[in-house]
Amino acid sequence: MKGTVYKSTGSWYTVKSKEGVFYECRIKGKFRLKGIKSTNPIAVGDVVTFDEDLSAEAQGVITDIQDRKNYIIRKSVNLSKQTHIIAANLDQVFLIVTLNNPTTFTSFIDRFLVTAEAYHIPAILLFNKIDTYTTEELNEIRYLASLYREVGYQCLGISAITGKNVDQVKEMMLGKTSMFSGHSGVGKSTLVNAIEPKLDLKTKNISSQHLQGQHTTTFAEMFDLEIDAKIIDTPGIKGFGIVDMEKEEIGDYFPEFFKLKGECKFNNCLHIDEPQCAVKDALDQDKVAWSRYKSYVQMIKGEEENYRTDIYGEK
Ligand SMILES: Nc1nc2c(ncn2[C@@H]2O[C@H](COP(=O)(O)OP(=O)(O)OP(=O)(O)O)[C@@H](O)[C@H]2O)c(=O)[nH]1
Ligand SMILES: [Zn+2]
Repeated sequence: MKGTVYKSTGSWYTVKSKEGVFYECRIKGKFRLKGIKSTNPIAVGDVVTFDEDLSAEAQGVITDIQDRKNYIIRKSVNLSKQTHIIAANLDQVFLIVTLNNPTTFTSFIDRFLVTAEAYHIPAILLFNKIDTYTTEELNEIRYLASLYREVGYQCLGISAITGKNVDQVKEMMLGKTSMFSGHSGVGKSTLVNAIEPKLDLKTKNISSQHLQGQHTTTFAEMFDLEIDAKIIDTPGIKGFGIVDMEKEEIGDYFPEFFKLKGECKFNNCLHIDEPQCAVKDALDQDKVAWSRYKSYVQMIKGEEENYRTDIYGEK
């Protein structure tokens, strides 16, 4: 049978069959993944083949895993250098942004978007709490939205509290598996509640504890919503994981830079000190946003650690 993994708790996997029946499954044999040393061979979102265990009720054995279209990972904090696959096969990720309370800096947004690009996961920006902003702040949101739209990202102003534009978010979620990310306090739980009041995600309780430096024993979980949509909740992780990137590839994850790259004199141009650089020319002509370029330079010049750390790590 074929099914999708909704939850994994170490050795057991909850798999929903095509017919909509949940099975508790174990793994048979070893699953080796090309290039990643992972602590978990199968993750939430994986599409698997399993055999029903006829001697037990609603149990099975996973025998095969379908190629993933993408996955997000987390590096273990210890020295083993192992990675943990948080979730697989995401259709999109929503980054919830607030101007203040809490402040979301463009450097954070850009880092997040770069990670999404590297993971090949479409990202959408939701500017939340628009019920609280002054005219001036709303103008700033408009400016940011136009900036990111220009780059190619969908942007939407919402209020999880008043329900403004929440229907549009629901519409974007139809038929897809989504994840919500953003700093603590931007309104992730409130938004998910506005979308599906009956769903009581764990995100909130867990994130209020201090998980720093601790090995979290919480696991990602997938939920079917009443509308035809799925969400993946990652309690205690909240993040989007990390990607190892080489300096040379960071620019490729800024879509507006990538488009210009062919016009740079050097085909390995880092858009920093090189002559006849199309990105710097565009910057001079205000065709590329300074905030984006600044984030890029920070990522390039930053310590290795800076662009390799979990973007959700508080330190
Ligand atoms: N005015 C206003 N307040 C909001 C809105 N969305 C969320 N809030 C408030 O912001 C606070 C934080 O919201 P949460 O939904 O708990 O934020 P979160 O992102 O889930 O936070 P963590 O669980 O810490 O990750 C709560 O007091 C919400 O009531 C909004 O659209 N407008
Ligand atoms: Zn260049």
